[in-house]
Formats: sequence, structure tokens, C-alpha cells
Amino acid sequence: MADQLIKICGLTTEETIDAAVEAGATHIGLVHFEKSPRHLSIADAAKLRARIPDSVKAVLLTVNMEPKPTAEALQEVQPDVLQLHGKETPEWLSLIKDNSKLEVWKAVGIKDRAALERAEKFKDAAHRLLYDAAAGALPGGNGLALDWRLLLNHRHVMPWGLAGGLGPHNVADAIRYTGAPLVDASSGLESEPGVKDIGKIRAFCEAALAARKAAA
Ligand SMILES: O=C(O)c1ccccc1N[C@@H]1O[C@H](COP(=O)(O)O)[C@@H](O)[C@H]1O
Repeated sequence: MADQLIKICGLTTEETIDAAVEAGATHIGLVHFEKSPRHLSIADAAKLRARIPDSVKAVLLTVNMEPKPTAEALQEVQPDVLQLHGKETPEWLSLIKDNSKLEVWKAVGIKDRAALERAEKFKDAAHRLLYDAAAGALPGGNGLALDWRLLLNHRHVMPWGLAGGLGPHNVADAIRYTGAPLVDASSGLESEPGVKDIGKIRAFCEAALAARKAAA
């Protein structure tokens, strides 16, 4: 069985990046979306990106960003992965994927089986789908879980990950129940919006790694 992939998203300090890396995160997410409490300017995202070691992938998260600022952000931040968390089209994703060395992830809000089937339109346009709850106050980062039962017996046509409302209290159940190869958490690891709690980051990674080991 493959190793568990763990993305810790919305980090805004070097201290929390170091803690996530030490705890076993495989991916660190930096959010560039002004309405988010985890928003980083591109200059700050670039500074924090430099703190992420080569062994861990840097993920830049954007929402419905126009092509020119996207190109500038990619140039400045140099992420390994671009996570698109808005209403981006397969055509736009394909353009990025075919013209860069980036891994391209598409987050999709899942409220029913039809939404899971619709997400398959990204099969050739993205390297990975990230299933999240349907958008709430923000397009993501709302701490809302999707109905995991929708993923039972689902035939995944491409690599995927599970996001939405995950935290130390439920990540082991999520892995056991859905078999998610990648788990992604943000607001469930905070003491207040935008402020990550190092104890929760450690507990999340520990629980995810133990659940994967038990399932192997
Ligand atoms: O974190 C945010 O503020 C955010 C803003 C806009 C789009 C996505 C955002 N976060 C991502 O949403 C999912 C689920 O987050 P949560 O664990 O439920 O808080 C995850 O990929 C976040 O990185």
C-alpha cells in the first residue's frame, strides 16, 4: 500500500511550516485568495515557499485567478503544485498542465453522486481531484465535510484526495472509510480563523499515518 499523502493547508508562518514538515506532511498549502483568513500576498507566499524543503511539495492555492496574475504568481512562488479551488474550466487547466512542469489539482465541491461524475471532465486536464464539501461562505476552508458515503464504491478515474472538515478527531475514520490516498486539512487545525495550532497539526499527521499503517 502506498504511503499516506498529507496536505496541511493555509500555513502563514515559518514555525507552522517547520512543525508540519516534522510531523510528516507531504504537502504544504499556501493560500492566495484575498477573502480568506489564510490569505498570503504573492511576496509572502514566495518567502514561505522557500522554507519548504525539497522532500515536501509546495502547493499554491488560487481561486478563479486570471491568466496573467496566475503566470506571475507561479513565476514568483515556484510551487510544485497549483491547486485551483474555484470555477476554473478543464480547458484552462489543460493549458497550464500542458505548458508547465506543475502538478495541477482541481478542487471540486461534492454534494451528490452527479457532482462526482461531473468531476470526471477534469480527467485529462488535472493530475489530481480534491473532493471538498460544496462551497459555503468561502469556496473552501469552511470546515465542512462532504458526505463520505458518496465515495463508497466510487470508481475513481484519476488520482484524488479528500478535503473538507478534516481534523485530528476524524481523519482516521475518513481514511478507513474512504481509503483516501491523500487527506487535506486547514480550518480544523486552527485555534482561530487563520491561526494554525501546532498541537493539532501534529495530532492530525499522527492519526493519519497510524490509520494508513493499520490499513496496510
Ligand atoms: O483555506 C481557505 O481559506 C480557502 C479559501 C478558498 C478556497 C479554499 C480554501 N481552503 C481549502 O479548502 C479545503 C477544505 O478546507 P477545510 O479543511 O474544510 O478548512 C482545503 O483544501 C483547504 O486548503
